[in-house]
Amino acid sequence: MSKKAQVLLVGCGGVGTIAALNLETGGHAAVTAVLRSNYSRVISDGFHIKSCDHGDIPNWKPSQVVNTIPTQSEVCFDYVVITTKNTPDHLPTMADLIEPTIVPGKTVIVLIQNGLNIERPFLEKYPDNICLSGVSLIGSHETAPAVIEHEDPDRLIIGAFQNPLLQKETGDAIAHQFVKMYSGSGKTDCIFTSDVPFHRWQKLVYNACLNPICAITGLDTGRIRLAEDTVSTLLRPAMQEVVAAAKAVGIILPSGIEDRMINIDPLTMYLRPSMLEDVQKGNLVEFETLVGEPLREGISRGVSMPTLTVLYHTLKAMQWRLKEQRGIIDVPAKGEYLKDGSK
Ligand SMILES: NC(=O)C1=CN([C@@H]2O[C@H](COP(=O)(O)OP(=O)(O)OC[C@H]3O[C@@H](n4cnc5c(N)ncnc54)[C@H](OP(=O)(O)O)[C@@H]3O)[C@@H](O)[C@H]2O)C=CC1
Ligand SMILES: CC(C)(CO)C(=O)C(=O)O
Repeated sequence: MSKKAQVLLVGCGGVGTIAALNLETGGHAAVTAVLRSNYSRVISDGFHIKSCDHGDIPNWKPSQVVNTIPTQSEVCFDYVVITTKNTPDHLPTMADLIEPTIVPGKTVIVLIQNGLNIERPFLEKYPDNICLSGVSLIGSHETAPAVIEHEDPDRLIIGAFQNPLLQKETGDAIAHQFVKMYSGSGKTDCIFTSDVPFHRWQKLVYNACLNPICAITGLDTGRIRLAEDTVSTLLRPAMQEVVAAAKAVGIILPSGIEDRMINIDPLTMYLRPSMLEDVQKGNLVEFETLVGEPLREGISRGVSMPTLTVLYHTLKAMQWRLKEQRGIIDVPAKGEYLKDGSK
């Protein structure tokens, strides 16, 4: 890796900014970051990063900061790294947005996002491109525009999503290159996996259950553990349903995984999952990829998933509320006649 790889990174929030920092400080990559709401703040003052891995860094900027996706005739990127929230129920999709920059059969697409089946829209649209999976175990949030508070160390598991048109070895080799590039700074723990589905399902035991329960109740993970019988009546049953769905798909998760995930962070860290942050910021939530997809996988194979079903439909209603708040959907005014003539 002599010449720096050109990386386009879309979504500089909690996860994306630390990913950009790791890639830049590693010395093997030059990052062009596509920003949206924090663009003008970053252009003037840079990011203020408070990181448990990197320390306190005021005024930090990646190599380039832009506010639109560049076209492939402007710059030819080796990698497009996506670290946005994943909300396929809100168009346009990210697979459509990155089209101007993708060179068929060349650009490597890297999804550092939670959830299941997230690669499908990319493999459908770019069948000849390698798509990498990044399962991130970080705790990092944008607490004010361009202020990143990173309190739980960055651990990233990289592998290639299975692409039926490409050899597994080709994807694995590119995944190894990405691990080397991401780990260059020595300040992060980034490892390769040849078993992407296992790691995605294992992380879902946490994300499909704790993220929605915290988002719906407004409680952090420590308070969920303190609150009466919430773990035994809600959290553990939901986790058991995810483990059963994984088994139906052919993935055997380690026994005791539910307890490991419940206790994965110290209780008094009072960790706030990303979905809780989103609801409190009025952002849309990732309910389809975190809850909807594992639910559909399980239900279609005959697994009984009553807890996850209720969580899913509650989140769906919350998403509708969030869309109304953001002006994404129109709601008839009070007393207004509806199209069918009723009020
Ligand atoms: N935060 C965490 O600790 C963890 C998060 N994850 C996962 O990582 C992924 C990223 O999460 P997180 O970092 O928390 O997300 P954030 O909400 O902190 O950041 C997402 C960023 O993407 C930007 N964005 C969204 N759409 C676009 C677009 N079209 N163009 C440019 N920028 C865009 C947002 O901008 P804007 O401000 O304009 O909306 C925001 O800056 C998610 O899948 C999450 O589940 C995984 C592990 C831990
Ligand atoms: C589990 C956790 C908290 C960090 O890895 C996460 O994935 C999230 O906040 O969505």
